[in-house]
Amino acid sequence: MMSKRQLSLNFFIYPDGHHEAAWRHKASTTDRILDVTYYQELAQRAEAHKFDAVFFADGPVLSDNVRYAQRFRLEPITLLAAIASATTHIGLIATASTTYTEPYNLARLFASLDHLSRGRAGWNIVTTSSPQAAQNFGLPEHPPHHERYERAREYLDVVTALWDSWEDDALVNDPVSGIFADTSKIHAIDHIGKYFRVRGPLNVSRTPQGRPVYVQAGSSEDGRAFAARFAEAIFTAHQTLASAQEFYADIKRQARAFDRSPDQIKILPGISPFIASTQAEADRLQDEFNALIQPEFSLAQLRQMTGLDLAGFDLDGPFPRHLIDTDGAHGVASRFKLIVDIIDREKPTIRQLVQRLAGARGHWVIAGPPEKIADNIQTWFENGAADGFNVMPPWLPGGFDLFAEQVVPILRKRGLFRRDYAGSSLRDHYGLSRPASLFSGAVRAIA
Ligand SMILES: Cc1cc2nc3c(=O)[nH]c(=O)nc-3n(C[C@H](O)[C@H](O)[C@H](O)COP(=O)(O)O)c2cc1C
Repeated sequence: MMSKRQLSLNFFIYPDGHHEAAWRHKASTTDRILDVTYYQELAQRAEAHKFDAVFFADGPVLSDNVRYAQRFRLEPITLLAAIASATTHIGLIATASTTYTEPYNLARLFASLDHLSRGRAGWNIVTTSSPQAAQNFGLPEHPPHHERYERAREYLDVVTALWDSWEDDALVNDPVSGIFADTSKIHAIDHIGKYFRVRGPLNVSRTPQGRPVYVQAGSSEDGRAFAARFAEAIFTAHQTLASAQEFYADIKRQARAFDRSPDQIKILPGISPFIASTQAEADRLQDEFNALIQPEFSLAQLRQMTGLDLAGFDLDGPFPRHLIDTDGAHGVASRFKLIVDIIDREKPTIRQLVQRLAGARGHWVIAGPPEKIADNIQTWFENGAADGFNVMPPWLPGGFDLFAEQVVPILRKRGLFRRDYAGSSLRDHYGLSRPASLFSGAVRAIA
């Protein structure tokens, strides 16, 4: 009998939680955010509750308002290697930018993580939205949005060929014959393109998953087309069921146009839950965190996401919608559009908008008892809006424990989430097939 369609749940770890003021809260763990055992323990909790993966964002810049908020970024692949040694099943997804890295090195890093974790690596592919990043990589300016995606497409062609450059049976490792590898099954990739020239092959054999799972975060028109062509899981931000349903249907339709099975793409919106035994208690908990918001930080975040500088404006006055330039550089990024939609839909004051964004930078923030959270998750899952969620606890570790101990059992009881792992790789957890090598049966090998 076909097993019932099951949710995928990732634990998206921000050092002390996703609420921008979490570091100021009495439950905060900011004193542990450079301690490897802290992250190993968080991942072990996620594994104990049978989550699909832990997920780490990344950005090659220091937020220019670190004065008011914890915005450390440990390099996620390094961190996941340490987590791999302390876990056996939980998937390990790291964000890395196609704009500010080189394909050969990135292919090595993720191949190593997939080998060392016995097949649990996933790569969240981003093109980087922070313009400041260019200053750290010798570029005169941040490449335009469409150019970032053009580079990203070529980038994916290169790393896919590198991860496939050793056929699965290239490794012989026969001390008797003295043959370590069958070089007729190891292939140069000889890539020469607009952005990259890479000969290859990779200097490590094909990994347990063949390639890391391709996750992607970017929901603009370019981002959607990119996701439909390459992504196996998509992290996305939606405030409403209708917006998530439109995105979900569009991606699955575009995937068919690339002759891909829509079931081989998991769409995972972010959800940031404030959980308590009653609605009043949950609202009070959210207010407690929002009371710690510092406008200087929030307005700097808003400026980064919309290009608007609102210093000097009355926080309790209406948001100056007329100042937003929807055609400018920000106009193409999906997060910008999401914020404009909130403003047009809810007509918030400036203070109300920054409170809306404080929870999780524009992701879905929901407060209520466990049953309400589970009901909403089930509604999105069963009504064409999500295949699962990136769970973004407002604070850690308590925010995760509440979700795992109070919401997951309800989802499990409803038959919506696994009781145990059926396999040990990230592809097993997501129900994704292992890709054959592009070179299987190829004629040319390394000269
Ligand atoms: C849900 C989501 C999460 C993202 N996370 C990151 C991240 O961790 N690091 C980063 O540099 N960019 C991140 N981005 C930005 C995009 O990857 C990318 O940089 C792009 O400019 C924005 O994509 P879009 O315009 O196609 O939506 C994220 C975007 C989305 C939609």
